[in-house]
Amino acid sequence: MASRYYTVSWDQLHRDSKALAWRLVERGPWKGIVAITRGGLIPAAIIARELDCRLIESVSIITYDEEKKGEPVVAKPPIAAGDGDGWLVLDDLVDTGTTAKVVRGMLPKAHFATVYAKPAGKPLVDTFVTEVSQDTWILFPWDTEPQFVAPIARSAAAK
Ligand SMILES: O=P(O)(O)OC[C@H]1O[C@H](OP(=O)(O)OP(=O)(O)O)[C@H](O)[C@@H]1O
Ligand SMILES: O=c1[nH]c(=O)c2nc[nH]c2[nH]1
Ligand SMILES: [Mg+2]
Repeated sequence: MASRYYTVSWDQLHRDSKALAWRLVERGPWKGIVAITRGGLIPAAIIARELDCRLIESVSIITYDEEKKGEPVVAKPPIAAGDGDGWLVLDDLVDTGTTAKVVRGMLPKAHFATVYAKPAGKPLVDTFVTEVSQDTWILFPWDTEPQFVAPIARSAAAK
């Protein structure tokens, strides 16, 4: 279990993905984008729009069941991207780097970018925007919904 949570809203995700696009536009042009499903799909859509890129491939890697990490399973390889030369690979985040390692093995020449990064996975990423600590779990807007929370004074009194 993570010891803290970092909640990302749709608005923040859009802004952070655009910030990543600003960094990536200088590194292009790109032949196409490989989105790591599922988490990379929405950042990839936002960034593809900003980079004016219409060729999108996907690679499907299943590493986590909610917060529980397992062995990575490749459910779909990124066939159209060859060895990755000239391609941009996008994911929502890098945590331990397990997923990134598998994708780098398949696309050794690609540029690998994520919106968020944790320290253990950071060395595997070429470009990212925001770093959070290793014990932080990032809560994405597609995994959450607004709900009632108790006033701080009341939840502090319960401790
Ligand atoms: O650096 P790692 O420790 O490998 O963790 C990062 C990966 O974990 C999550 O994917 P997940 O396996 O939950 O699948 P999903 O994208 O389909 O939700 C996330 O989207 C990254 O792809
Ligand atoms: O939603 C998520 N948040 C995270 O911090 C994380 N790390 C690995 N996989 C993750 N998925
Ligand atoms: Mg993922």
